[in-house]
Amino acid sequence: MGKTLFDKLWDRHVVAGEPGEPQLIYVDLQMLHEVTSPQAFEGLRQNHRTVRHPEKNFATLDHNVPTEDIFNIQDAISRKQIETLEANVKEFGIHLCDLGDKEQGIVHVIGPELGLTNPGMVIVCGDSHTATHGAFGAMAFGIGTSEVEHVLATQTIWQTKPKNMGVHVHGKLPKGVYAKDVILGLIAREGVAFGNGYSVEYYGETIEGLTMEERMSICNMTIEGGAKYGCIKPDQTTFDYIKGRKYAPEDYETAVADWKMLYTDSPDDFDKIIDFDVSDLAPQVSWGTNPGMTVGVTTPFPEIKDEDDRKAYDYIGLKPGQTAQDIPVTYAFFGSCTNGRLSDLKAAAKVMKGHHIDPKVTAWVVPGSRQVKLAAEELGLDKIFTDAGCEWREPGCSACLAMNPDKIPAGEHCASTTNRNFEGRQGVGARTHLASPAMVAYAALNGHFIDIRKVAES
Ligand SMILES: CC(C)[C@H](C(=O)O)[C@@H](O)C(=O)O
Ligand code: SF4
Repeated sequence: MGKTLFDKLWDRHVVAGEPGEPQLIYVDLQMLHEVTSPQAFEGLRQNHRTVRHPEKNFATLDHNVPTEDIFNIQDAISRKQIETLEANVKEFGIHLCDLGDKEQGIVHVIGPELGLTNPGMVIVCGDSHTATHGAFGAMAFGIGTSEVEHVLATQTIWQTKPKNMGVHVHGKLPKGVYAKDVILGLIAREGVAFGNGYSVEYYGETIEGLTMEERMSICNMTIEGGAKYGCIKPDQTTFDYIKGRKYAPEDYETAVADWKMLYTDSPDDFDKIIDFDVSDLAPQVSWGTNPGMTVGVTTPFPEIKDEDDRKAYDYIGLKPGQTAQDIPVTYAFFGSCTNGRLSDLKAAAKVMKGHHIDPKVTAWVVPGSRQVKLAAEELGLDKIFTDAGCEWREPGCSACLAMNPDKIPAGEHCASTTNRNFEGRQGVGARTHLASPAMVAYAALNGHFIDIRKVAES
């Protein structure tokens, strides 16, 4: 019996404990943000403990950051969380990408962007979308605040090893269909719990042909399918992405030689395999209140099967039999750790160029990090967006979860490049429809979703 990529990552990091029981795992990098760290630092103080390896912890501000004027934090709770992290990192000697810093941004955007995220690492963060970093062949997972404290104090964490699942993704992506549609389509078909108890590895020709940013979008949403670990085998695309980044390993060649050992020996080593052919996949749009409530853009919304469906339809104000083209879109949101990277903004800008959004639509473009923002401005994307009638904002999580002032009003339908469409996620009563950046861009122009396979160039 060989080993999967995940087995190899696990075995490299076990410090103590027996197989089959919780084992103590060494953590190479902990990322921190202002929402899930305050009690962890407070716990350290109360127990008179220090941070074991401050240099293996890296903090940023993202969830609460205002995107119009980032220094003008109106909300008292937001301000408290931000100031608390600023004080904590000072006290414990941890690096922080502070408001306005050129490296500040969403935690899962800046890790890869700065070269902190490398293959072979164990990366944790008090945030459920940490599997994003698994796109590099890392074991990356979200943890709770008490675990954040444990990692700060010991640089280790207790974990029970999950089973291994392989998701074999093959076929050529049709025109107008993107990585976001792959993960939405997979969750729509398999449900929001298919990954419970598993670590998921995405593999196959489709995955191999994706850029790192596309791979990140897929791993990012693994948690929406019930698994907290998602990963992809590192390859030349991965190595090229990391090269030259600020925190990339100094001895890059030695690192690459080691990273090349990180692969699944044989698909037979997975406990379970899911086959996903994308050659007929349609652009996806969520109609309901969890990411599994998603259909192809021309597919009628499903009949009501249970109480969950009934509640979802009540909340979202739509009916079975309608399609995404019937959704009256009045807000569009471009951003988040799923689709707030440069390639995502490029895809949206390509659609917007020379056009104007529907007069009923308010559109916010929120880059995932300041580096993304600056790179986009260098390409003139900001101008394309503002000429099209969108608002160009400061980097942060923003309307992905509406902890800052960017909230969608009750009853309004928002076409969104984010990852969660839960009740109230983008504001009390707000109705979220998840889709790819190109789909959201066309929805903003038209005031409803359209079948972009008919108009997209690639
Ligand atoms: C605030 C944070 C704990 C949360 C998460 O864990 O994912 C947030 O990032 C989200 O996307 O809902
Ligand atoms: S962008 Fe959204 S999903 Fe990502 S960390 Fe922020 S709130 Fe969570």
